[in-house]
Amino acid sequence: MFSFRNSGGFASATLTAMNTMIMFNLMGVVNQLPGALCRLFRRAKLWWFREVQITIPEQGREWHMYNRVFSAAECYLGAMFSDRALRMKAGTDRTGRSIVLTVDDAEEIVDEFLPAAMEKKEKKKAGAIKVTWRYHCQQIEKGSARLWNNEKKYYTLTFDARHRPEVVNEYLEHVMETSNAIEMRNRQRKLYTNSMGGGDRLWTQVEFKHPASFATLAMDPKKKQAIMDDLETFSKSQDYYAKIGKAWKRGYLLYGPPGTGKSTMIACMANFLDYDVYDIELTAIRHNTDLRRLIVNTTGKSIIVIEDIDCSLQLSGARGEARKEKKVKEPKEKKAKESKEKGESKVTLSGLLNFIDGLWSACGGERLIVFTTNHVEKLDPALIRRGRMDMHVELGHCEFEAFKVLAKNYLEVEAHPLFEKVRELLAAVKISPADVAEQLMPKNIRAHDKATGCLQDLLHALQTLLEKQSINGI
Ligand SMILES: Nc1ncnc2c1ncn2[C@@H]1O[C@H](COP(=O)(O)OP(=O)(O)OP(=O)(O)O)[C@@H](O)[C@H]1O
Ligand SMILES: [Mg+2]
Repeated sequence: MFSFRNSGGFASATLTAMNTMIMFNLMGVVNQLPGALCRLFRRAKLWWFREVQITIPEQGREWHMYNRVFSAAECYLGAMFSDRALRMKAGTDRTGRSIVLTVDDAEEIVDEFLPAAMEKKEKKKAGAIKVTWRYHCQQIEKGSARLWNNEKKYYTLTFDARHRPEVVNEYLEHVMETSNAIEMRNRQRKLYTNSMGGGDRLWTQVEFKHPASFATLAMDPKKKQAIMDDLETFSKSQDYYAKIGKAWKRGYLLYGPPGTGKSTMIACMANFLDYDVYDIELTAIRHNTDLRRLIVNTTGKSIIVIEDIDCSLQLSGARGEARKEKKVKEPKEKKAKESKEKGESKVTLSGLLNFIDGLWSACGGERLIVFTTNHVEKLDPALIRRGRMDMHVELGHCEFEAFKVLAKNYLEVEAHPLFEKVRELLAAVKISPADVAEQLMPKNIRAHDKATGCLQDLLHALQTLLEKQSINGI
């Protein structure tokens, strides 16, 4: 059979021509050739080296859709090769704030990977599989209806034909997974709420930017570590939940007096797990079906929060009735009662229980449900039983260990001669971390020794509180 490679002089002439072309290619000369010549060279190269080429256009199959593989390739190459590629393009991300580097036109990138299916020995022998990425941007004549602009952008991925299964089945999957992970890391987290009158939209969203972290949360260090461990275990237990047949969600009940850090802890959790937050205002929901609609429209990797659950609705049956008769109402309770009386909300306890463990609450997966309350004793036991609210976390008055965290945050001091006196008084006085934090805020920016001044203020406040509490017999 006739074959170019075995045809003597002609073959060697072709070989020489190809080698010359490769040399030119290496020198970057081919990139400078006119478009048609450049394409001809690449086709010849594919044929000569038995290469396969996959084209990844920017535009998806539907004219109005973006091709996810194209954006994944853009993200992957930008992240993996921004320190190696010689020509890059700088732009901003969707928020317009962070700089994103992408590979420039005419830049060729060689990536390597080891397919998982290969035996270890084989891998050693064969080495890594090489693939070549290239970005193309062609100017198109005006008037083409199928194009968004006058440029046709696409990537080509070229590799040896022998590695087709590995590249198609594994490498492209790896590119998609890596880019998803990068996007997840860089994404802007959102705070959603149902109470801001977002028109037809169920949820109104704003960017979630809360600086709280577990490092700055003042509470017993062992308790804090246990919560962090629990959260981490939860976030890595997808397979386990699937194995035991449970929806991948976890309920947290945070309870304690005002100003002890319940809302702050929710922000810490969201930052720790990199989750979005859905803050549900129950009094703004008219019916159980509306609550269901809201829940179905939440996404995974999120925390669904209902603050002050005891005041949001009259959920505690007989105890709720008793509360109605109290003459003096706390402001939160009063507000909730007023909205209830106006007939604004008809969400019931059973509606709420369905929200926690109903079938539809499992949609999406990986969700925390967090309730907060100042009065845990007023809640219906059915609402907070284990299995619904898996973790009950009490946030209490400020103790010395918690104070030390606050002193470090606010004053940048880890030890001070006045600490001993603070320790003594904190053991005798009930004060919230919010009140301690208030005393530790520097009041005079020009003061020479801010720490001593603030600690003296705190001691004075503690002393006054001690006297008040001993008069009232607290
Ligand atoms: N444990 C804490 N660690 C660090 N800061 C705290 C802590 N508790 C309270 N603070 C500070 O006090 C402020 C009020 O705290 P937060 O809103 O979290 O209290 P809360 O328990 O949610 O109160 P409420 O029951 O009234 O809703 C916070 O902005 C934070 O600065
Ligand atoms: Mg709060």
